[in-house]
Amino acid sequence: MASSAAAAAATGRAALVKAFDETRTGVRGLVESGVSAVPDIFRHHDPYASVPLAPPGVSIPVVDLSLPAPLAAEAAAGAARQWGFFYLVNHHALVPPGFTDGLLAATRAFNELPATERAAHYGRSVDGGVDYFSNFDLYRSGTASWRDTIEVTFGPSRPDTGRIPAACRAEVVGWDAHATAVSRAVMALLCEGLGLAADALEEASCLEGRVMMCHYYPVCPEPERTMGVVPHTDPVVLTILAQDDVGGLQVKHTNEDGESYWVDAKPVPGALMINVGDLLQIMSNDKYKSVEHRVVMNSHEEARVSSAIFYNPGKRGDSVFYGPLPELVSSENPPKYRNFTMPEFLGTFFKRELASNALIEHFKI
Ligand SMILES: O=C(O)CCC(=O)C(=O)O
Ligand SMILES: [Fe+2]
Repeated sequence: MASSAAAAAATGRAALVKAFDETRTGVRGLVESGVSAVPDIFRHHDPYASVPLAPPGVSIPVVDLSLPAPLAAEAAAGAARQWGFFYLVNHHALVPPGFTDGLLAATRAFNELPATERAAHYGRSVDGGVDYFSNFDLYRSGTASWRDTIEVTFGPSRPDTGRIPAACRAEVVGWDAHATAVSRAVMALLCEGLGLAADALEEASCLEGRVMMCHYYPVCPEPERTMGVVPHTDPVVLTILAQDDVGGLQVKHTNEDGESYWVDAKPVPGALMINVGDLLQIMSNDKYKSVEHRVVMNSHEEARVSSAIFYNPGKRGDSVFYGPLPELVSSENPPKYRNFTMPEFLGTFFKRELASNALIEHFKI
């Protein structure tokens, strides 16, 4: 009896998910249609209960790219070890002033176009590496989240940039180039912090696999009932995130006494957020940490916009293996993970829902 009731509920949910996806206008479309409550498929069971918020005064470290390289490397490595996250400031030699504001404004402009114009772009895994959808894991997660996304895969295959919505095309293409310059600089610091050659990650093709996700978190009628992004770690080497001034990103931090709490990644004008992904934790043999983060809904009457660019190795052949870097392992410091190919790594990620944090465990020895 119970199992047939559960099966009926799952079928009912699947039909609701499909009907939502077929509107082709995302969560923003629900808001435009005037929903006054969060629909069932977006309702998370007590989404904010798991871990307390940080006490006042706890904040994510800052790395100043204008410091002499050894000092910047020390700061980046310290943050990557203890937090897995840091703000990057003074990167203006690499990113024109105001560039990310323009990117975020253009992303907002696309998401606020009339529904029929957005719907023309809606789709998942469309040829050409450019998609617009709500929840990349909509059909395999237990609960959907309150966000819409434009996703562009910049590498290892080049996208058909003509498919990027015109409202944000120039900004998205430009950000790929600027963010990659930032990523090259940050990877060099993180390599130096491990005692590796500055170009070790670049040589391992870690700047070549690039996916940009421009997120739009619509205003929510019941912000306490849903999430923008559920707690997760990023299945990548490195993430670079630009966010607008609304806020909502939180990072899970465990202090020296073993207490964990969520720390607000408050928007800092002109700063980028950088975070270590699962693959860098593995390659560094646990020297650097890939930590959980999430996006909570805000109760402001304002949508939030962010743009994340994810870096992964571009070399994806079946005979190219990734795992702890040989320079970092020894008989005293044995590898904590086995080696794997990128198809195995990404295939494992895409079989799971975002909220399951077992990706790293899967490769642990
Ligand atoms: O929008 C944000 O601040 C974070 C998004 C995120 O964590 C992700 O796309 O992996
Ligand atoms: Fe993330």
